[in-house]
Amino acid sequence: MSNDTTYIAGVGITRFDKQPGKSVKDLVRDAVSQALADAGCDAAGLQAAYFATAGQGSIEGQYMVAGQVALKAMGIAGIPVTNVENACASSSTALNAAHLYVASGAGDICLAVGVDKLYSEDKARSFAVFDGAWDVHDASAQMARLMALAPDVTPPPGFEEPGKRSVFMDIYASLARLHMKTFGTTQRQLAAVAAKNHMHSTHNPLAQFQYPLTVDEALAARPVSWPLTLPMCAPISDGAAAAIVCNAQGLKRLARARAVRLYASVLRTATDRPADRYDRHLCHLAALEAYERAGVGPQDMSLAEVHDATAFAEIQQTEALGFCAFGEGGPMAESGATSLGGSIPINVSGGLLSRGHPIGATGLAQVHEMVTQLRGEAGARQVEGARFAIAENGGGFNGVEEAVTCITLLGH
Ligand SMILES: CC(=O)SCCNC(=O)CCNC(=O)[C@H](O)C(C)(C)COP(=O)(O)OP(=O)(O)OC[C@H]1O[C@@H](n2cnc3c(N)ncnc32)[C@H](O)[C@@H]1OP(=O)(O)O
Repeated sequence: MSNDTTYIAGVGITRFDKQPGKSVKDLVRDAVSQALADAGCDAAGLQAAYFATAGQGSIEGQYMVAGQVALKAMGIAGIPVTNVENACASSSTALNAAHLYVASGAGDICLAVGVDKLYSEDKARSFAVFDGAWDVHDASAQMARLMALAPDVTPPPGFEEPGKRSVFMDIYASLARLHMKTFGTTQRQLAAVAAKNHMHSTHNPLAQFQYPLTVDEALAARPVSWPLTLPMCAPISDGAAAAIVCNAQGLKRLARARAVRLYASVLRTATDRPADRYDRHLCHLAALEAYERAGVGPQDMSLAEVHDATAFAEIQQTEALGFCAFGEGGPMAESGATSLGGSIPINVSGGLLSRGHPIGATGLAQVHEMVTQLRGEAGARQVEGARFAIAENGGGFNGVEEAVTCITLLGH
C-alpha cells in the first residue's frame, strides 16, 4: 500500500447544544480524547494537528493561536499545529489538510479537530459570528444581487416582519425562492426535510433536538424568512468533533480493525456562475471529482451527510451530489427516499437542522456519523450494510453559491 492511501483511524464528538458551562478547551478535550482512545493512539503519537474554528474569536476573544492554546492545555504540544478557518467548512478543510499531510508522507498520524461555541447570552454576539463571515468589502452589492434572485415572489402574511436571524437564512431563503420559481419546489417539501431530520435525530443521543416534528408542525412554525420557518433553519449550537487521520505506515501503530478508508477529500471554492446554472454549482463539481477519484458513483453511496444549514440547502445538495436530477430534490425528499430505510438516507444524524450546527465542528461531525455508520455502530439509526458514505460541508457565500465546499468520501 502506498502512502497516499489514507484512513480515519478514530473519531470523537461532544453533544451539540447550547453549552454555556463549557469552554472551547473543555469541548476540544472531550472530542480529542475520545478520538485518540478510539484510534488506540496516545497524544505523543500525533505528528501534526489541524485545528478548525470559525467563531471562537467573536465569542471567547481568542482570535489567534486558538489551536495551540486549546491543544497544549491537554498535553498536545511541540508538533506542528495549524489553525484553519474556512467558515462553516472549517473542520472538513482541517480534515483535507490532515489527509494531504499524511498522504504526502510528511508524517503518518495527524489530528483534525473542529470546535465552535456560538451561544452567548448576548444574542448579538452570536449573530456577529455570521455577519463576520460575510464579505464586508462588497456586502451590500452582493446582498442586493442575492436578494433579487426571484423578485416577483411575494412572501405570504407573517413573513413580512421577521425577527432577528443570521444573514445566511435570508440568503438561503432567496436561493430557495429561485428554486421554487424554476422547478416548482414547494414549502411543504422543505417541511418534509425538516420533519425527516427531526425524526432521524430522535435516534441520536448527542443531537441538539431529539423530539419528532411533523410536516404540518414544520409548516406552522414561526416564520423566519420566506419560505423558511424556524425548524427549517439550523440552530445556534456549541460543540466539537475530532478525527485521527493516518496513512498505511501510521495504521500499523494504531487500532487497525476500526479504521475506515478515506477515498477522497475534495476542496473547492466558488466561481461566478449564473444563479440558474446548477450544473456548475461548486458542490456538484467537487462531488464529481470525489466520485472520480474514488472510482464510484452516487448509486454506490449507502448514505450521505449534507450541509442542511437550511432545509433548502439539503434539497440543493441532494441534487448536487447526483442523487436525482436538478429540480427533483424536493419531490425526492417528499417521497421518503432520503429517510432512514429509503434508497439513499440523507442526514441520518439529524443534520445541521436537528443535530445542531456549531459551525467549526460540523464537517467533522459529518465524518463522525459516516465512520459510525460504516462501522455498523449507529444503533437505531443504522443504515444496514453501509459500504460507502459521502459528506458535503459548505461555508460562507461568494457570488450566488457557497464560498467553499469540501466533499469527503469514506468507505470500506
Ligand atoms: C453556510 C452556513 O452554514 S450558514 C449557516 C450558519 N448558521 C446560521 O446562520 C444560524 C441560523 N440560525 C438562526 O439565525 C437562529 O438560530 C434562528 C433564526 C433560526 C432562531 O433564532 P432565535 O429565535 O433567536 O433562536 P433561539 O436560540 O432564541 O431559540 C428560540 C426557540 O426556538 C428553538 N429553535 C431554535 N432553532 C431551532 C431549530 N432550528 N429547530 C427547532 N427549534 C429551534 C429553540 O430551541 C428555542 O426554543 P425554546 O424557547 O423552547 O427554548
